[in-house]
Amino acid sequence: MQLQSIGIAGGGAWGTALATVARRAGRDVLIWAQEPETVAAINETHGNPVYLPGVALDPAIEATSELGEVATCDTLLIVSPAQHLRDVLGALQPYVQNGRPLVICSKGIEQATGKLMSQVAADAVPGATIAALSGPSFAAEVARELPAAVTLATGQEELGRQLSHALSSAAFRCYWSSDVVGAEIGGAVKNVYAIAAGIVVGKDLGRSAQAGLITRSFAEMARFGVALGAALETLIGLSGLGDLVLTCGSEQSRNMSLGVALGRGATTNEVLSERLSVTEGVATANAMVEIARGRGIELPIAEAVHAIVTGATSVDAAIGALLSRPLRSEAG
Ligand SMILES: NC(=O)C1=CN([C@@H]2O[C@H](COP(=O)(O)OP(=O)(O)OC[C@H]3O[C@@H](n4cnc5c(N)ncnc54)[C@H](O)[C@@H]3O)[C@@H](O)[C@H]2O)C=CC1
Ligand SMILES: O=C(CO)COP(=O)(O)O
Repeated sequence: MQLQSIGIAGGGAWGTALATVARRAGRDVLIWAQEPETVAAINETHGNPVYLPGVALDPAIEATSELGEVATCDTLLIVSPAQHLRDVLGALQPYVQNGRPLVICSKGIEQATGKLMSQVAADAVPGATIAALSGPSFAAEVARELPAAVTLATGQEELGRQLSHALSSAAFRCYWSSDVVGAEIGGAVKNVYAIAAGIVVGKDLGRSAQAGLITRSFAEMARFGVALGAALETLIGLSGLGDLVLTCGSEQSRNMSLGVALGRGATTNEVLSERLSVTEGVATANAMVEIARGRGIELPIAEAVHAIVTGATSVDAAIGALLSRPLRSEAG
């Protein structure tokens, strides 16, 4: 399959960082951005000062305000916030040509439907060839060409291999996988647990508490993911455990930094109203607990995060409730 040109739908931090990735891998790159000023900045000053400040882009990276133009590329990377993915793909759908891979790079679960991004994509672009790119990768680091390794999942193994080669370069390694659901679930739910880890840091509960929280969060990720059809092998890989470790350990994560602020006494609205960038874990916590309750999956940490971010409970009450749960077998 011809994979020379890469169209990127989304001019935020990650879409822009992925443009640098694709360019370094030798691809021709066109970004669609929603804001005319982002398009102008990429084309005229070769930067994205709003979403990815301080990064000089290769002048060969171009941007457009016409969504249909990116659909002429050999492969499309879809990098909108999760809750806007359906609208972006709906607008793109008339232009998508049969067989062109859609690589979903957004991390989240759709709040209104409880669907994973690949399921939303299948609704919005029926018959599309869908892949997911997920894993521990901060846009600002990737754009600076610091090393990162991610999972590229698609049901068609040969396509996974080709896409991985088309996007990889010295500092960006794509490992292919056939488990799209697993790759997506890890990337979506780690955002919820990063908020929890941030709360632990914001409340100064200590490193032991942080390590315990991350480990029990992984147990929840595995329980939830396997129930939804993910392979455990995927969840212990880059897109699951890998991204959990990254975002639960660095305040560079928007989700973790929200948690830190909550732990220090701020409200969700106070934090989010100050931000242009997306904090996916808030909506995904809601979707996750709805799914879990419907299926009888026990997720005490995700439930606590959801209750805190919606203001249904206080941080102290949620921590107290988690610490007073009955003791149980670790394997259970
Ligand atoms: N920033 C990062 O390091 C990484 C982000 N991601 C994922 O990529 C996705 C996009 O995140 P970022 O690029 O960081 O976004 P961002 O926070 O840098 O920028 C927000 C983006 O949302 C767009 N937007 C706002 N309202 C919109 C609407 N109504 N319809 C369509 N687009 C709208 C803006 O144009 C902008 O591109 C998220 O799902 C995120 O979890 C994944 C890996 C790394
Ligand atoms: O997904 C990410 C890194 O892999 C980015 O995390 P945040 O959205 O929490 O900043």
